[in-house]
Amino acid sequence: MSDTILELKNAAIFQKDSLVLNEVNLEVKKGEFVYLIGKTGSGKSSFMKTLYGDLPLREGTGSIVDFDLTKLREKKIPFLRRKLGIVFQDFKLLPDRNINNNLSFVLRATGWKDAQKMKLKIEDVLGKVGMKTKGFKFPHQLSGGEQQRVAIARALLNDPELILADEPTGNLDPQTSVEVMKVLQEIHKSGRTILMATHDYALILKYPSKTLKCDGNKIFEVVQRAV
Ligand SMILES: Nc1ncnc2c1ncn2[C@@H]1O[C@H](COP(=O)(O)OP(=O)(O)OP(=O)(O)O)[C@@H](O)[C@H]1O
Repeated sequence: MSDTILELKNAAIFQKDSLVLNEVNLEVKKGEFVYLIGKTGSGKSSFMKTLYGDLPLREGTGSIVDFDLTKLREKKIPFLRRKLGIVFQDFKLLPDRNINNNLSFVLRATGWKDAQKMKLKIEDVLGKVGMKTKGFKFPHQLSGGEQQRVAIARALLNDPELILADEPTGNLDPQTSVEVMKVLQEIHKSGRTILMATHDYALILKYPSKTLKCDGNKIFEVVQRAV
């Protein structure tokens, strides 16, 4: 089995008729932690959206967790998303139910039926993000950092092959950002592959890793200088 999780060749990404990124060639291998950086409007979110099937790939080729992005039909998108863990800047927890029920909602929606297995899985993922005792709380009873940890737990529910995190620390203060980043680092150390879009250069310096940059309609790898 190939250890390539994501590969794009000569891909172009559009928002409506405007070209956002062109000649995108990149590969992410199993077990890597990759940052995606770039100024506001440079195309990070458009790139992420293409990867989880929210924007069609109209030019070039692309494969992600064994799905062909050029042939991705609407009805296949839920199956792609089950193999991805997606984390957003604004957490996207359901406000009308507690954390346990936020997580069981996702499990049921993705085909889980056995109540005991669901309970164990929820305990497992909440444990991984240090939130095991908070399952009874509602989202509004948690801090931003805690909500993001729950969102990361939710992303882990179906053992994703790749975690896509789009500015996961964008709404958090610097100290909370480091705490959330530590959780992502732990998850990475346990063998997961992570692609994280970020503006937060302080985090990149603290946790250096392979870095791709969006600039001038291109994506290229940048070499980090030691500080
Ligand atoms: N829904 C949309 N319709 C049309 N154009 C869009 C849409 N979303 C984004 N764009 C345009 O696509 C370009 C890239 O935007 P994108 O959101 O991907 O950038 P970004 O790097 O993620 O920015 P930020 O860091 O602010 O989130 C911008 O010029 C933006 O105006």
